[in-house]
Amino acid sequence: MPDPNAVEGTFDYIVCGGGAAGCVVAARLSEDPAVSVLLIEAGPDKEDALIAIPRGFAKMLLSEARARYFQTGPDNGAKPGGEVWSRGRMIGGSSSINGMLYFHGLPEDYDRWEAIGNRGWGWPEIRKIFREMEDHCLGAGEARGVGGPVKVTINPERSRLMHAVIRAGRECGWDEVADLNEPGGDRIGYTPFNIGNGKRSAAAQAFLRPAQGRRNLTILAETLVERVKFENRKATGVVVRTGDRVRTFAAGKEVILACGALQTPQVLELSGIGSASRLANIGIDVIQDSPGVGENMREHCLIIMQRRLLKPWSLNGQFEGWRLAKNVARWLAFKSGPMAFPGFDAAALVACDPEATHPDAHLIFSRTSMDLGSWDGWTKGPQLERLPGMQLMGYPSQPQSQGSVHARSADPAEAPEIRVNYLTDEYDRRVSIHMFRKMRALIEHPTLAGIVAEETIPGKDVQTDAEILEAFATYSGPGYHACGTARMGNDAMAVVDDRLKVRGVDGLRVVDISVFPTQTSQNTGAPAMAVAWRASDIIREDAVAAR
Ligand SMILES: Cc1cc2nc3c(=O)[nH]c(=O)nc-3n(C[C@H](O)[C@H](O)[C@H](O)COP(=O)(O)OP(=O)(O)OC[C@H]3O[C@@H](n4cnc5c(N)ncnc54)[C@H](O)[C@@H]3O)c2cc1C
Repeated sequence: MPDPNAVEGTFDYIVCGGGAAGCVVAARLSEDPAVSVLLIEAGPDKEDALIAIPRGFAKMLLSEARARYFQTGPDNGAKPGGEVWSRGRMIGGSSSINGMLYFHGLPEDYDRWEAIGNRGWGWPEIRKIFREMEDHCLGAGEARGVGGPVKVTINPERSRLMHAVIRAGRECGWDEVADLNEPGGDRIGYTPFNIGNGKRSAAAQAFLRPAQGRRNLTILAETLVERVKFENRKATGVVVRTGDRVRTFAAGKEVILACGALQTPQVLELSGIGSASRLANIGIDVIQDSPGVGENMREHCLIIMQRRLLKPWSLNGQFEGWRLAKNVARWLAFKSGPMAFPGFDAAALVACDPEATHPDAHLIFSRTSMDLGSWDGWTKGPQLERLPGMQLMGYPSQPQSQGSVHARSADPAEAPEIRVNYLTDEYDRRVSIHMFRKMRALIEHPTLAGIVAEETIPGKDVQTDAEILEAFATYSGPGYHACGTARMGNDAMAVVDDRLKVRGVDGLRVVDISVFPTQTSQNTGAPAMAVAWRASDIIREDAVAAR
């Protein structure tokens, strides 16, 4: 019987979690051949057609081989009974199953982080990173780059329906823009995606795959990090499980957590870092009393609206039978057509709250609609309608409602307890109501008469503020952007400092979206990679300073 305490290997850096952040950090740290890096990922290490093909993302949400499902709730929010959330569980993590919408967030998001005391996290620094990270189809711009590892494409499908929706947006006073990520006011345009040549270009494909031949980078897949080991409050390694085998690896320099916002807090708690009373309840010895671990969770609460179309301009029907076969063949031959993009044709960033000074909601438009009969939340395999339909989705960008995620027990395999608390904050309810009315005003604009017909979800009976909020209970879901559960800052509830070091101990950092103090205003995939990029710069700077 092997001794589980025997150290199996020593690496300078051990990166726990091979998702969006983990891939970026492992790839960038291993650029220096003088350091050794071990990347540990709970899921498999594979790259297949379903990951590459953008429309494949809808299928991957249902793939237990690539995703892990988390039951949320109960809680006091808009969905008190909870819902099922999926997360990528493979190399690339959620960035390998996500919808590839590529949004920076707003400059104000990062400036807010800096303003509350996080030095070096303002827009000027983060903008530089986006410019270095990207290879953008529109060429270089104020916040765009060329020649970087992440390929960014503006949706090339110019459809008649989206043309009409964008025209309606213009008539509502929004600017039609070529690049929604360029800073500005209310705006509408075709969606940017991290897709290149019709294929996904996310953290695994852009960062890890090109690095994985390096002799100083070891990837250990299908292995769960159970806890961080400490000696005299310094992280010295990790205890992991591969199948039935418990193993220990030592870190010469640092342990780096990148298990995502749902699982990083769990690993911290099981390692003895968390609220002392909470840890006592689950029988974990306290290394550092850190009451903010697992708190401050922010998630976008996304509502869906569906409309019947009077024209056959929907993509419903393109993903079954001979049409599916034709579309797959087209993608295989030319990397184009409905399989070459994930289906969120156009988007808008608009101010909804009367007091807003910049866009406070993110709207997304799609040429598909779901069959109501199959509706049981996003992750349960909704089918597309047979009749032509379209969807509008929207969420307030800066949710103030806060949820939490905590280990239920000392068992690392047990899923954590997640309380979402959607719309418990008055601000979120107010913006959600204004946003809902704005979505309706857009889609009922006279310019769309003759194209768009009745609302099938949530329906014309939803009119008053109370009815709108009630509709959120049925027709809302996660943006899939939960973050902030090990937030950066310098107050008593902050878990990491602005160098991303876990406060109160040595040799341990968090680099994933757990560290976001507040949400970024749209999807979190691009910000996750940018934050991890900055994290690797910080780690390298600190290593030089320590010499
Ligand atoms: C269904 C879905 C759709 C999304 N759509 C979009 C989109 O269209 N655009 C966008 O920008 N963003 C999108 N996102 C969000 C984006 O993918 C995430 O913000 C981003 O991936 C977060 O990066 P992360 O590194 O924090 O976590 P993840 O990418 O989730 O990575 C965490 C990794 O850690 C591993 N892990 C966890 N615990 C352990 C452990 N104990 N030991 C070892 N490994 C562990 C996991 O298996 C996973 O691989 C979506 C997310 C989901 C889930």
